[in-house]
Amino acid sequence: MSSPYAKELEIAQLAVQRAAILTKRVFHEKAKGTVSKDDKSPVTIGDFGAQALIIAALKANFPADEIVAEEEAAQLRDDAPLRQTIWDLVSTTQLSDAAAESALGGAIKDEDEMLTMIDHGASKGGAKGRIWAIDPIDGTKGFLRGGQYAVCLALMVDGDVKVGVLGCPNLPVDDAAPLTGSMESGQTDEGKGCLFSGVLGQGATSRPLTTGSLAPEKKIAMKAITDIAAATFCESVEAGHSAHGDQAEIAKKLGITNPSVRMDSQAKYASIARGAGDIYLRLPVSATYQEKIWDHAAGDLIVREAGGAVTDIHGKRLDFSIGRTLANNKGVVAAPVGGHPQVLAVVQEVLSLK
Ligand SMILES: Nc1ncnc2c1ncn2[C@@H]1O[C@H](COP(=O)(O)O)[C@@H](O)[C@H]1OP(=O)(O)O
Ligand SMILES: [Mg+2]
Ligand SMILES: [Mg+2]
Ligand SMILES: [Mg+2]
Repeated sequence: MSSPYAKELEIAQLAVQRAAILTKRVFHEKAKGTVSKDDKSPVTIGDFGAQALIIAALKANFPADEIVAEEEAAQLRDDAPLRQTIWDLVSTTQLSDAAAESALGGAIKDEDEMLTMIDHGASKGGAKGRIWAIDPIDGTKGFLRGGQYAVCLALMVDGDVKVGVLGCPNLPVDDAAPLTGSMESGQTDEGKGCLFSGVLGQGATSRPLTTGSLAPEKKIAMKAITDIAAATFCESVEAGHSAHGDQAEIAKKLGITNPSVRMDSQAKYASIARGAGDIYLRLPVSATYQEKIWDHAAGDLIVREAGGAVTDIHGKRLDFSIGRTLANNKGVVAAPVGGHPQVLAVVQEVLSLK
């Protein structure tokens, strides 16, 4: 008998792999087609195209499942040139392996169906049933500058994350490669591109990102912390996304002297899960911002399955069961299980929560 969620994992990995072909094409071949969303954050033709391709694969294989995805098609409905550019990409992006491509259920028919697919991601989320969370490009700013970004997909069942997949086209294939935040454009793709997965109770893996069928996988595990002062911690590039000042103070109190590694996207979760870094701190900068479930679901599971603990600043597990945002949580503290209590204590001390 196959393991629980074997089919979901297989489809999710192939869908992320196919979407990453599209995002890489956008990066290398095209003007990125950047437009601004209502909240002023950037979105590119890559974000829309990748979301359409992932949702098409999910709809073909799991038609009854709900989907929470970051983007919506409204902007494309009244912008024919933008829509056409995205359709050109979506209609010509396939996995090079015919069996893998056919497992994803075949091509999207036309532009209209593409818009419909994008809008299938409008579920409100919640605590009941099977719900996928998609961030087609997480770290759009990193993507645009040739830094880190991630194609993110997770399956929640009754509010609990069961399967998580992160495609990180700009992370090194080598799990042991030293962590650097800056992998700027102009460098080649050689040795880069990693697909991370986790299934609840089954551990976490990494494998090279390919353009066809899945490459062989390796188990990944966080580094056990023996001396927290020797740890490396990761944080956002954007000072507006997490509190760099508080994070620096926490690191200092923990005796950490290594400079923080700044990178965009859930590549931070993947990097600590594979033991390339140790701690991910995301302390709130604003009293009102609610983290989105698609920015955390896959990374949270992959880190926990690799031997980590992930909580908010109050020490609560991230709660994916209440809608499209993590409305019951503030910030993120991710560290190896053995070191997490010590890190959390200092987080709370610095934020005066105790
Ligand atoms: N004020 C904010 N605080 C925390 N995260 C934010 C904030 N605004 C946007 N984000 C989201 O943080 C994620 C990137 O995190 P990081 O900086 O760690 O790479 C993005 O998904 C981004 O959303 P968006 O996709 O809308 O830009
Ligand atoms: Mg965005
Ligand atoms: Mg995101
Ligand atoms: Mg995004």
